[in-house]
Amino acid sequence: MEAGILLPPPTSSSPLSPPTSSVILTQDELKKIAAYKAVEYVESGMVLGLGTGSTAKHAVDRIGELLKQGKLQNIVGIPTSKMTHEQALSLGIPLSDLDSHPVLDLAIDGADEVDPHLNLVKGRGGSLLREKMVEGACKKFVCIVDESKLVKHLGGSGLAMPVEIVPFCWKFTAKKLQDLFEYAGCVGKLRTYVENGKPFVTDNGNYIVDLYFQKDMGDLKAASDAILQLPGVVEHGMFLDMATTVIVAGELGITVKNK
Ligand SMILES: O=C(CO)[C@H](O)[C@H](O)COP(=O)(O)O
Repeated sequence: MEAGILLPPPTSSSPLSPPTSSVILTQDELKKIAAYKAVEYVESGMVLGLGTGSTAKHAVDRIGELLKQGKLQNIVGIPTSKMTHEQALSLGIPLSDLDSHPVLDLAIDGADEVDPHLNLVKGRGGSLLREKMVEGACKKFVCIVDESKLVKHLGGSGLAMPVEIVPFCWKFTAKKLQDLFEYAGCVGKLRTYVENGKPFVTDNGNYIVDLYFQKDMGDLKAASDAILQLPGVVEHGMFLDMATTVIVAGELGITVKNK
């Protein structure tokens, strides 16, 4: 089900006030519009999954703001990364974890790719494991993106599909991953820090191999199963059938896609 809503651009006074002239919105403004729309789904008393990344950051900021204004009360946040944990703490959002709250009402998070069936690629920010754990425990998962994230099929952006692996013999695991998708022209690269070329280390102490596809990987469930069967793999960034709603902000408006 899909609903199109006319999109007013954000201003400093109101993120959703009407346009005064034709304005080209930046990608970050679109992310903020999607994030603010998603926060409309939040109700007092909810246990919330707090996503990671530049889009989710806007949502967490907004939740903090509404709490401060007293417009939301008794929220408990479960962060999906150390970075979001820090952000939420600084905003005074009460925090907990999956051990204490194994069932969440709602999660709001960004994505790197969204396909027409609302399957996602996530984890270019490196937090895919915690995101998958938290969002998998939610009754509703609202994904927020700008329109640049829409793809015909996962991997179709030509950008990274991340896989979290253990550091032990990472080259062995990276080669196995690449070989799995030889038919799709897959190249696997260890993610490194730009500053020093050292391996990027996740919040869980693991490495990430980014897979780049030249062709459609085909059956996503089969691809997911094959990746997860490899020893050394912890989790991958395909979120299949997990998002219940995707909010897409584009130049022409907000589109809300529901499962
Ligand atoms: O999965 C993620 C982090 O692991 C992010 O949600 C994803 O990378 C999108 O990021 P951004 O909102 O900055 O574009």
